[in-house]
Amino acid sequence: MRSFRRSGGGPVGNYNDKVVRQFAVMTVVWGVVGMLVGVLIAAQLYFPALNFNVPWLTFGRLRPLHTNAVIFAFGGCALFATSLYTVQRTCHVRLLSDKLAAFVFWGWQLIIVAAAISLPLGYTQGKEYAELEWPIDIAIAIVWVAYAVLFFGTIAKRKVKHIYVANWFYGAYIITIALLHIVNNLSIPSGWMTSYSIYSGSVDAMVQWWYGHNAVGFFLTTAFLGMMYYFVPKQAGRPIYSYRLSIVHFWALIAIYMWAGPHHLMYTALPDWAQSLGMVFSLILLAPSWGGAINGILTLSGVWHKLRTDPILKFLIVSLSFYMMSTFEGPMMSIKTVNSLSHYTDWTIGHVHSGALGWVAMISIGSIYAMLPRLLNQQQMYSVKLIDTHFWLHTIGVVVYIASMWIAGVMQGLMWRATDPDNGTLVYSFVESLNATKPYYLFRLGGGLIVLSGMFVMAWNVFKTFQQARGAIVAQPVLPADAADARA
Ligand code: HEM
Ligand code: HEM
Ligand SMILES: [Cu+2]
Repeated sequence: MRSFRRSGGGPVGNYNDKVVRQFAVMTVVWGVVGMLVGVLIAAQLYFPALNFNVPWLTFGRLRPLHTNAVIFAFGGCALFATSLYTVQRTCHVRLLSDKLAAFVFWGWQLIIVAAAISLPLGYTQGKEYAELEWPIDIAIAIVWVAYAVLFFGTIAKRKVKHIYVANWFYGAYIITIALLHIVNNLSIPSGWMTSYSIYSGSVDAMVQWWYGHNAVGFFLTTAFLGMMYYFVPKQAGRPIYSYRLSIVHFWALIAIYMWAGPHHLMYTALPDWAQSLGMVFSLILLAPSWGGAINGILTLSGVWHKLRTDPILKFLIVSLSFYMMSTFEGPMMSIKTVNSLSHYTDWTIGHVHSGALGWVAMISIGSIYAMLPRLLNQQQMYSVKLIDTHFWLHTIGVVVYIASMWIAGVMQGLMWRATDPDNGTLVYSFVESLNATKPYYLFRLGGGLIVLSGMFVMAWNVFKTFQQARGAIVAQPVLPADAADARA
């Protein structure tokens, strides 16, 4: 598979793997940092004294630091790394421009650092997942446009007619994130790090959750499906189960995702028809979500036995089962009567992390393990056994995390709505529900610690692989685009 065949005209230069390696390393670094902050805020919910009475260590400031770090730094770097790897391999060309690639890398790291400083200092627009203030938002828009030029410019100069489906998913994500980011962040500056949104009231809420939901839909889902469409077939050594299904999956998913945002605003001042629309589209969303996941899983038809021996494949396939779980749960939570129980509770947090830690983190980790040896001219990672150890630590940690949040969430919802049958008064005070929740926060902290320990195992394995590859890294020649490679 990795042989450098020179038929069909010989090699045309090398791939730009430097930027891919840089983003791959930073994926691991930000993964450790972001999850460390996650563990810290999980600990604070159990031991509030852990904020040490320092304003910038308080839960309210570290929570957005956690979400920004894991989504945009960890997840973002994984997406930059894999998309820039995939687009070169499937288009059989080097990236459009090395300078632009370096600009995207350093620009994104700078933005992450700006976020890591400004969020603990308390600068925020108060919009979830869009907390960063306007100067940083402008920087994000600039780097994002550079990324779009780099990605689509590379596609434009491709050596094959066909555009492999993974690139469709990455492409849709790049376009929609630009749109979402710019529209949701339109604001009037009132100082260097302060501003007012141009929207107000329920319009502001709707724009925010159109953004928030589609950040999940396109950043945390569509883009990672691009990863799935390249790395699952590659690691399984099989073509994608159904190419036709992948096209149907693509159009259905992006057409439906856009309309489901109102499920974040059930029973609010948002017009009732909009809430119902969000619910209906969320229910329909189950079909393309599962269709895509099944397309990935069935790619293993005939090679199921590889799951026994290949821990990378385990990461990829188990991530898809978490994806199916969270995309079943999401539509259920969008049903108004179910949402009236789940909203405001830790059930939502459980749902989030079955998607984020189960799906997003596992597919990223698996893809990085699959890609890194190829970037370093190695047969495999330093230790395949440690990948397996990581797999079990991560899986067990995630299950402990989400199971404790599900139990806590349903319990909270039931306690809050329990009324005395005789006089209609509430049975429990809010504090009673908090006391009942505490043990589950300890379990969640335990699960988080197990996941984090897995990330340290990964960091060690990556470090050793780099050490082992010292001097062996050579630029890989662009493979010629013949019919067999066109679908690689
Ligand atoms: C060691 C792993 C992790 C731990 C211990 C952890 C812990 C936490 C905690 C304690 C919260 C706040 C919950 C609350 O306010 O009640 C949270 C929120 C969140 N985390 Fe994590 N997290 C981890 C990994 C991740 C990863 C990898 C992602 C994404 C890829 C992620 C995405 C989020 C999001 C989106 C929220 C906000 C949820 C909401 O507002 O509903 N987390 N996390
Ligand atoms: C068919 C797919 C999905 C549907 C219909 C869906 C639906 C929902 C619903 C109804 C909520 C709760 C809203 C509330 O009560 O506040 C929610 C929250 C959330 N979901 Fe999903 N979900 C889906 C898939 C996913 C996936 C795959 C992920 C992660 C990769 C994810 C991440 C989140 C996050 C981060 C939140 C919390 C938003 C907040 O901060 O309040 N969802 N989702
Ligand atoms: Cu949503």
